[in-house]
Amino acid sequence: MKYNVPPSGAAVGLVPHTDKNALTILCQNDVQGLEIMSKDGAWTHVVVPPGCFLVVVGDILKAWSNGRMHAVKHKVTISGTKDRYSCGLFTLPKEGALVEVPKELVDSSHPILYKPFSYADYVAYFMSNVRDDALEMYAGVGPSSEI
Ligand SMILES: O=C(O)CCC(=O)C(=O)O
Ligand SMILES: [Fe+2]
Repeated sequence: MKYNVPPSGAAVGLVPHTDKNALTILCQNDVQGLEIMSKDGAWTHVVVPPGCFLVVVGDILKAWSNGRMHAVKHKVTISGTKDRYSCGLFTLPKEGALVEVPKELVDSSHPILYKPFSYADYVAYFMSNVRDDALEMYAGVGPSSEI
């Protein structure tokens, strides 16, 4: 991805989101800009050292791990005088595979949080219902789910 130097001041490069895939590996040039949201809602800049990769848990891994792994909300803000480049490797479930919480991750202190679903169906749902809580609405077990 290329993020051009904003004409003036700072600009939004990428709006806040969680990744919809399983796991993302990011690398970037020396222009920082990624911010992550803590669980209490505060935004923090992530400083990625040169030559390092950043690994981001997506919605699929969150669901598959029965919520043990946190799909962090993140965004990109651009400022300064140099274009920002980033490159992402987005891993996805195999075509047709069901994302299903393994029984080993469910017990009385960890009730099941997600119904089995396919990645393609989830992405299709998200495309027509772009919202922060898409995973909970689509696959969540409980009162907030839609289907
Ligand atoms: O450019 C970045 O560092 C982040 C990109 C990103 O979050 C995404 O493509 O989902
Ligand atoms: Fe992302």
